[in-house]
Amino acid sequence: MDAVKQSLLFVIGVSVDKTKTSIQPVEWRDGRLCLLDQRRLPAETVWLTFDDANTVAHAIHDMVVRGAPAIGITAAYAVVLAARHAWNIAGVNWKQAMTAPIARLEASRPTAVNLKWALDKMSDLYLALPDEQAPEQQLLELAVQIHQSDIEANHQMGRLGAELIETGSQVMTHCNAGALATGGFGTALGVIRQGVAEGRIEHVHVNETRPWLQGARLTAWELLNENIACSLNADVAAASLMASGRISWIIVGADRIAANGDVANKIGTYGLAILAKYHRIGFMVVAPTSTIDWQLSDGDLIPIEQRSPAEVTQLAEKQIAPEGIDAVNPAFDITPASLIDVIVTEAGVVRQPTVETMKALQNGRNM
Ligand SMILES: CSC[C@H]1O[C@H](OP(=O)(O)O)[C@H](O)[C@@H]1O
Repeated sequence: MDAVKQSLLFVIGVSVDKTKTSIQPVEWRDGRLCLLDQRRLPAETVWLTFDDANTVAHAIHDMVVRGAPAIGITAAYAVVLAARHAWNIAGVNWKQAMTAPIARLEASRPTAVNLKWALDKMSDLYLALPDEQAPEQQLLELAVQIHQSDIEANHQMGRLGAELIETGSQVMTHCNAGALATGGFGTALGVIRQGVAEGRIEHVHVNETRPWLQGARLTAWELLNENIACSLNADVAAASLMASGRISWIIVGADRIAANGDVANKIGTYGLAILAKYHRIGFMVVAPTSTIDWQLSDGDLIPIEQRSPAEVTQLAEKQIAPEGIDAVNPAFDITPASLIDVIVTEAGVVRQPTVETMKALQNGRNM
């Protein structure tokens, strides 16, 4: 069945192909948005249901759902909820009621550009729709298409990235760039899933990724659920693991990539890239082209989210540092393109990213 027909079936059925991916953290069920509450994993699997865009904005900020593509997909479905509400309260004047919820969604987290990318696509569509027609179905079709395209991009990146990994490799990953951070299958974990399936990867080293512990709580959960050989390590153990000579690649996701190839990703990524360069270990960034911000010339311009100090001074909501201590909690850092060996996208692989090699990717995609 060709992709177009397949995608139409998804749109009519308002569902996403579950046969091609693993867990999906975002689902549209019976006209409502359902989010797997990632704050409660791995101990509890709890789904929250939403029918209001403003509440979804709070859920994104509170990291019920997180990961650049996943929050973009979530925001796209939230625009559908906003349009339904706007039509119900304002009828033919519904567009006037769309600006505020979309602004709240965009402000929910500042670093991942996929959020703005998805909202801009949804806004372009809603602004073009007729005032006198209920907008929900057409907006839902686009949200489902954004979701399905992300999953397909992840499978393509999995194939392209896995090809670069020699048989029998051990790799390290940071944070969670898995099915839980995307529409499904994952970006960095998509390459790892494909690499394991092809017998190229024999072991995955999972950095715990303080303070929010996406590695310990989410990546470890995803890999164990699929019987992928892995081990968890404290972030501070990464350097000596690299020094052991066992690791061939560091494979991570991204939240925003500047036009010169600089990468914003989870805090700690920059240090891993320096260590990888020192130990002559490959450094791979895996991200869909929706993560590339062609409007930003370099990484210094990427806004870095500062989260609550309590995420550092507490663990599982238990105070671990002295009361009154201040804490800094940048959620991301910037890895210069010079420290990155490859950026894998669904449009192709950029080796030794620079303004020029990134431009070649852009031209090849006519973005
Ligand atoms: C596939 S994007 C995943 C990306 O997002 C994560 O950040 P957060 O958990 O705060 O949303 C992390 O930077 C991952 O690499």
